[in-house]
Amino acid sequence: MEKKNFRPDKIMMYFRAEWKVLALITVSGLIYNLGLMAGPWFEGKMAGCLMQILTGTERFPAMLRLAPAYVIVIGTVQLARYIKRFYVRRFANNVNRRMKRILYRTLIHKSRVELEKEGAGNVITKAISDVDDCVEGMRKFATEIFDTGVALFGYVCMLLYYDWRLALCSMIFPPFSYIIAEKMKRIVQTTGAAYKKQTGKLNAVTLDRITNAITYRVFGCEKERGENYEVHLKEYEQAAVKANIWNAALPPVYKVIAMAGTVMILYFGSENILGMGWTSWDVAAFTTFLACYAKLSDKSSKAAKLFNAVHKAQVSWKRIHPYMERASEAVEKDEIAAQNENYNAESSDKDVKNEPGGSAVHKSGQQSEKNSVKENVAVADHLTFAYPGSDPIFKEISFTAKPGQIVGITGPVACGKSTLGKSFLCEYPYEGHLTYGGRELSSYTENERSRIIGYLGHDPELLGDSVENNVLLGDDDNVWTWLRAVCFDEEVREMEEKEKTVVGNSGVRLSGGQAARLALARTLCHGKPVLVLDDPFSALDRNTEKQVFEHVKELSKDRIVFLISHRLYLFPEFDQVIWMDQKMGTCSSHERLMAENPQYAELYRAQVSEKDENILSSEKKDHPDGAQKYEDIE
Ligand SMILES: Nc1ncnc2c1ncn2[C@@H]1O[C@H](COP(=O)(O)OP(=O)(O)OP(=O)(O)O)[C@@H](O)[C@H]1O
Repeated sequence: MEKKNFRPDKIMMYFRAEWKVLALITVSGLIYNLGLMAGPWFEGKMAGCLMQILTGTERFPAMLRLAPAYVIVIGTVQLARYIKRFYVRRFANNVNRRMKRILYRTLIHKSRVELEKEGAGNVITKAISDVDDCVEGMRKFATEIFDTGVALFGYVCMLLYYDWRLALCSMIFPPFSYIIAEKMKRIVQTTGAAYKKQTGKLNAVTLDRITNAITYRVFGCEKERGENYEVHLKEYEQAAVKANIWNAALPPVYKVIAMAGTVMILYFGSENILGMGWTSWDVAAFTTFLACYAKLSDKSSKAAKLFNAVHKAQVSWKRIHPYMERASEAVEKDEIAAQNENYNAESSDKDVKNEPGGSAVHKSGQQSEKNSVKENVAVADHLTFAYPGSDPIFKEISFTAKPGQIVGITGPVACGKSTLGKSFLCEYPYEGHLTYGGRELSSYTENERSRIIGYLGHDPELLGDSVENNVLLGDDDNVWTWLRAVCFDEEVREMEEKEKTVVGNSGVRLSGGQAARLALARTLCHGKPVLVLDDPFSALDRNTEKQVFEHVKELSKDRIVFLISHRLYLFPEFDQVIWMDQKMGTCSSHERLMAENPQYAELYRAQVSEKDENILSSEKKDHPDGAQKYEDIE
């Protein structure tokens, strides 16, 4: 769980959340980089000491004191380096995990409409590679701020100490390389972004080829799709080559520019040795100056590389930022909702306390009874829906559904049955009202709404995992309860690996009816107060449909079930029926619709024979609460 005040859309939050790790990096980084300066100092001391021992002005024990100190310092420096590297990695891993977790959660709650619009491939690319690039930039920043920043500062001080004028002249070149790197960043950014875009497109095309492989084969479109794939592959390769060339070619350019100062040092340094320059130098001073400058320019080129990494990270962060913003909004809305809940709880407590004696209990009891009734009711009031840029699919539909009720939705082909079901997901805005618990569904956060609405669409959306995992999704439960509920237990028992049988990508190893029942088992297992089931029995035979329906009914005594179907065979058992036609919706009972709506009556009679009707009515008499109780089966 993220901390409450963590805002996923603020990059500084990720640094702040890792402050302990960053503190360790700072301490170990300073020890390492400042320790690096101590190395040459010790080496000079030891060289001097050796000279003095050879000339007889110093004794050998002096060297015995210096040498172990040198070893200890170098050991400490290397240990600090190891600690720094370890914690920089840990920092990067923690941020990576945190970002991916937030992004994953946001993607999970993204509506199918958005996923389809952006292309699932693109979304996957964003989720994986953008977070990786962004964190890599942050990691390089955390590393180089010490390895480059602190080290550069040390070298600059040394150069200024030896000859400040020559130092200033030669040090013009490294900043010049930064400026070039800054100017060139645009091309690195543009080619990098184009590369990612192509990666996303290629992923989407690959996914499309895999998902629709059979359709393309059956309709002879394989060649055409193959050619289309090749076009995308070629574009991807070109974008990759371009991005990699710019990425790899620029650092050596920065290095050459930064090293140009050596020409100046060779000229003015030799003047210094000859006693004709700004300072008087011996060969050792010249060598030290030149070596320091070489290290400085090398570090400068790393700084330029760091710029590129940070810019790349900025591009990636920009791409994932909308998702992080959405995660922040969700946190905010959830917090406000929690505050409101607390406030309501507190005020109802106050109501109880303020009322004298038993009447307080009575009032509170009445209130909670009222609330609980309102809390669990789904109401549509003049609900109108239109897809963006289109005419309304349906207008002014009104109904009220209470827990325990099953509401059938039916009507002619393409009259908007599925659209009415999908309205509960609030993927698009609607007009009028659609409320649950007295509150507009569209005003709930996505997290809250997903706790209220259970939706099973036409596509079973099965995972390429075992039967058990497809149903439980990692929850600790008995999978057989749910398999039995959808009459799928016996078939699974006959499978070679039983509930551990892997169903293949999107359930390819299952028949249509098996896939539909498995998806229904998952929906029932993760039951929500409102279930919207879009044609869940279309792939089942009538007998199985009847049995599964009885179990759904039995398991949904405290839920509202909206059941969309073309088949009216079970409709007499439903509490309400919404008949949709000509953009209008009539909510009534089966009996009234039979009497008042000739179209409905005709459709029903065309599907159900007189014999069936007799069986149904006798079953209804025998089992007014359902033909066969779920407990009986257990
Ligand atoms: N995403 C969409 N964007 C625009 N129009 C859509 C979209 N989805 C569906 N429609 C249109 O909405 C209308 C109703 O479609 P819907 O799927 O809700 O009908 P239905 O009654 O469930 O159909 P069926 O009987 O075939 O199951 C159709 O004319 C369809 O073209």
